Amino acid sequence: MPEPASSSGLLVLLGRRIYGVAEKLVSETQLTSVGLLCALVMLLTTSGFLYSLVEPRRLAKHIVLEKEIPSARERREYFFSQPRDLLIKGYQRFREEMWGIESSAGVRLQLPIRFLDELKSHSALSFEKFISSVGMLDYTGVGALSDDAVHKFKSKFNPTVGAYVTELHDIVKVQMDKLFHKHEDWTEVNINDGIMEIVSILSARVFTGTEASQNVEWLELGPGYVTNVLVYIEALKRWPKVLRPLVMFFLPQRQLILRQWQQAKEFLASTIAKHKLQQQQINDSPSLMDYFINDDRINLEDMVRLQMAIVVAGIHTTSASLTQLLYDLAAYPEGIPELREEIKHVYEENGRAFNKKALSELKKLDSWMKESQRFPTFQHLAVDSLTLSNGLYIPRGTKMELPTTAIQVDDRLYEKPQVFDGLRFYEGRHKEGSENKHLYISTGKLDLAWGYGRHVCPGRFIADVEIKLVMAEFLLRFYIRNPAGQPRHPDLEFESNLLPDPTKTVTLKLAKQH
Ligand code: HEM
Repeated sequence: MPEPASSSGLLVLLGRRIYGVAEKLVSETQLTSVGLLCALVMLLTTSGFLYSLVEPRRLAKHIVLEKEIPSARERREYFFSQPRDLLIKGYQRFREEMWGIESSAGVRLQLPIRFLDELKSHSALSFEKFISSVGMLDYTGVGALSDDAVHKFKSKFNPTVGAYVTELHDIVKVQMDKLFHKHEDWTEVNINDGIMEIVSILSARVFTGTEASQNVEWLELGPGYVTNVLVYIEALKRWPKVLRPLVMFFLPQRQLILRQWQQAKEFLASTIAKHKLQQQQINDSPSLMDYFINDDRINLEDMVRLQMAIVVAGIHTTSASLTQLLYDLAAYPEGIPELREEIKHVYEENGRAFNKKALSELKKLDSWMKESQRFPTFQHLAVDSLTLSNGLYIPRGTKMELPTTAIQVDDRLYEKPQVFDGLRFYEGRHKEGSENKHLYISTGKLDLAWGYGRHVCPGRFIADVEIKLVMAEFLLRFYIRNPAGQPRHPDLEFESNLLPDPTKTVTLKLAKQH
């Protein structure tokens, strides 16, 4: 069956491993004193914590598996370790109704797809606040991009994406030589770090500038910061909100995060100063950051926040999608010759180079990318109360989601949804009137991987370029397949996150030189 790529994925990236580390960290601190526990019990009963557990529960007409698994704790554990199975069970049973999943953060409301249109741009719902709440912005500095930043991203940066193709292709070629050895015979390789490194360099180039993309410390800082933040969040989450401002001082991750934040500030301060000086002479395409450096409303702290938001929103998502696609190709290698043929043809026809138009001609690759990328999206927080068209009142603070993972395998919407079919969307485009439909970057009710409505992912155009360049170069150089006898690598599942397992390997062999 097709394996979904990672979730929109914004924060919980290292799954169980991090959860385990966090558990250890908390248990090693001195916080479990009787005094604190008593305070905790009192505060739980007087704070809004109980409300958040009870209120969404009342709204959900059904709680999935409530009858089958009587213990709420066990239901939460089920969701923690087998979210996809639970989402599919709930969706198949309650498809048209509002239903709930019990999670460590209370009940998460699952929306039927029919509410999508009325909610897609609703002013009472916020994607930014959802991410800020998941990322514990006040403690970690990690949140979403502000509306203003997203506006600049769409209006200034996105129209220039085509101008990066040649430069990014050169980076991919150099990095591919460095990171993936030219094995003459089939050799088992872990591709995760290599893919993450290439994506980090490409992202640093387009979002921060050429110098950043060549600075090893900077390249490690963003992903390192996010990893520490994840552990810090898991540790903080074990305490009720009102105690967290006190508890944080005892958590070892905090010092690390403060130090990394300071390093990021210093690096950006010097980079911004250089960019300002050279602004008249910059020959290559500006980075996203260049559109912000002359804005007086944005200070250095905002710049660090912006860069960290980009790391969270852009690097892990893109590298997870690439890894998932390579895992799919390794599991279904019979599709590779056709893809390689297409890539070679387009490359040769275009004078042995790629540009934006050439990338758009990689139609079979585009279809494989789309088939490989299925994951949950549309997660929003009600920042104000609202009433749905069916009269249901949603109070402020409710987390609402669309069970996309389950929708993507609904056989009323997709033919044989359980079968991985790399050319599914390529074939679909041959139907009359569908020539330009279901592209990798398309958005719509059947194209939910990038979200839907006002907050649909603005990074999809650059992600499309990066993924196509890396895949084209990879497939021109290598044959790939799974180690003998291994099926498609299963994902790591963790609440609503589905991630490629970074411990898995594939086997590679050098293809004939192109
Ligand atoms: C394959 C890679 C990527 C995937 C799968 C992905 C997926 C998503 C999804 C599902 C959303 C939520 C949309 C909604 O709820 O309606 C989103 C939002 C967003 N993404 Fe991406 N994304 C990817 C790459 C990127 C990149 C490279 C960037 C660049 C920084 C980026 C920046 C953003 C931003 C800024 C938002 C929030 C938009 C807003 O608040 O209006 N994404 N992305």
